[in-house]
Amino acid sequence: MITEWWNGLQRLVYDRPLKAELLIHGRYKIKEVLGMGSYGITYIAFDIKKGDSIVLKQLRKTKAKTDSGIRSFQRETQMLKVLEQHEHVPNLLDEFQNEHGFFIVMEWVKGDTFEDMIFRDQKTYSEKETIHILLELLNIVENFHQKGIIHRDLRIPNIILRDGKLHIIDFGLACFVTDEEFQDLNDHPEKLRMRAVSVKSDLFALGHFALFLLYSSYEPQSKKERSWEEELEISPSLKSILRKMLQLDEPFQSVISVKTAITSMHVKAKRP
Ligand SMILES: Nc1ncnc2c1ncn2[C@@H]1O[C@H](COP(=O)(O)OP(=O)(O)OP(=O)(O)O)[C@@H](O)[C@H]1O
Repeated sequence: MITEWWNGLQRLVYDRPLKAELLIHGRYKIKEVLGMGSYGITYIAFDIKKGDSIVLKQLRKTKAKTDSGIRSFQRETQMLKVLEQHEHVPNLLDEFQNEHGFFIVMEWVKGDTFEDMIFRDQKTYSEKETIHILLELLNIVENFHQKGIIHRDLRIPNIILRDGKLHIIDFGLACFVTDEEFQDLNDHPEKLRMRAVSVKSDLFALGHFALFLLYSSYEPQSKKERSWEEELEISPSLKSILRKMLQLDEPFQSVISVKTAITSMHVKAKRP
């Protein structure tokens, strides 16, 4: 309890965001705070050398003192380097360290996250639209997996739509499928499903992502809470695919097997 209080106080004192208009590294002028995550503070800044707006991510000072904090930042940088020039991932533009700590500079994907679209804009998605988006995401994630990368944080705030094209951000928890040290078998089973160093974690997360989309058009008929399978009016074949993605039934072992299941579902739907 005292430790929590002390950590909270430390964050308040040391993790205050940098002020707007401050020039960092001789070229990045802070414009506004985009978000304050568990490890970093993210800003929109203006690169006066290139004349372009960029995203600047600063490792929280309290996290810069911890191995896990530094590792998360290094991991994000490393993954962005491996995925350099990927059309669905922001480009890493710079990395540096100064009196304010560790920074990475990346392309600003100026679009809307699915969290914005569902909760702020109240956008709704049908089953057909959900499947279409899911398939596009599966193609992107399949490419990460081919490079040996597991994202481990494919949530609605980390998927951005810009000019009709999907982008995936936040590689702070990503790791290589061979990185056994990231596997904490003592984690709670629920956390393990999302964070295990396995392609199944990304499929689990995408299953959840699909549920968010499907729930956007759900209107409760009664106050009684039921399971998603009872509440959502979706086809039995999509239900069965989601059950496998969510590891409620024998899980899919690869993106390709999910894609095959979805494609055969379309074929079935087309038959009279
Ligand atoms: N390259 C980017 N382009 C556009 N927006 C971005 C980019 N990177 C991050 N953001 C946005 O900045 C905000 C902060 O993101 P960030 O990933 O740093 O932390 P978080 O998601 O708030 O927290 P956590 O790291 O704990 O998940 C989010 O709203 C995210 O959508």
